[in-house]
Amino acid sequence: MQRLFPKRPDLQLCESTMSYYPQFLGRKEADTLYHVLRKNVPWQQDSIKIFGRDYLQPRLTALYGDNEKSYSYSNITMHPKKFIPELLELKQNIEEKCKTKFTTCLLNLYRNGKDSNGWHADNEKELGKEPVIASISLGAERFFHLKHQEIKSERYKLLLEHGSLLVMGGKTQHKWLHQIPKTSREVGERINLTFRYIP
Ligand SMILES: O=C(O)CCC(=O)C(=O)O
Ligand SMILES: [Fe+2]
Repeated sequence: MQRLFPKRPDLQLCESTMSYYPQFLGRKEADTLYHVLRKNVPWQQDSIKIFGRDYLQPRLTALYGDNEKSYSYSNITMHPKKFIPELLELKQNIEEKCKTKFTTCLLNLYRNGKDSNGWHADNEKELGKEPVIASISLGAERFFHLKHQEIKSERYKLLLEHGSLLVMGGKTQHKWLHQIPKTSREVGERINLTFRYIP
């Protein structure tokens, strides 16, 4: 798997529009946000059904939104909580950067290297065609893997740093899969926020 070394925001993958901003948030801002979210978000661990059996998700999650629309994936339906001021401010900041609106934020808490997020695309119907998804990383650095759904040689990994912003758009969710794999390295907690538009 080839490592992406993003010198410019645009990652230049085929059939994908993706940009990476390593220091989107300043160090202090990122530290503060991490601690606020770690402490104040009602983190929950849901079960997912795989081939008819229930498994606990290997991470904790939460959902915030500015509408009442629920969000479903992997047989889980999540109901959004009202945005807290810190998340609203971040949302506005990212909307300016991406020049697009978001309604919803899905949060993930990876407690250690055993927590993960398996291969998937964020292609649920309610996200629409060619969705823009903006992803903020806080805390421990973890690798983000990408693979093209048809072209087997197209596989990459990107280290997601504390305070970074990754923006996925264009055909990314239709042509590629992504994951946060488990790691045997000693890693601390990581929080990820993905902003989405659900009309
Ligand atoms: O934790 C990450 O960086 C990715 C999260 C993700 O892909 C998702 O929640 O859909
Ligand atoms: Fe995803």
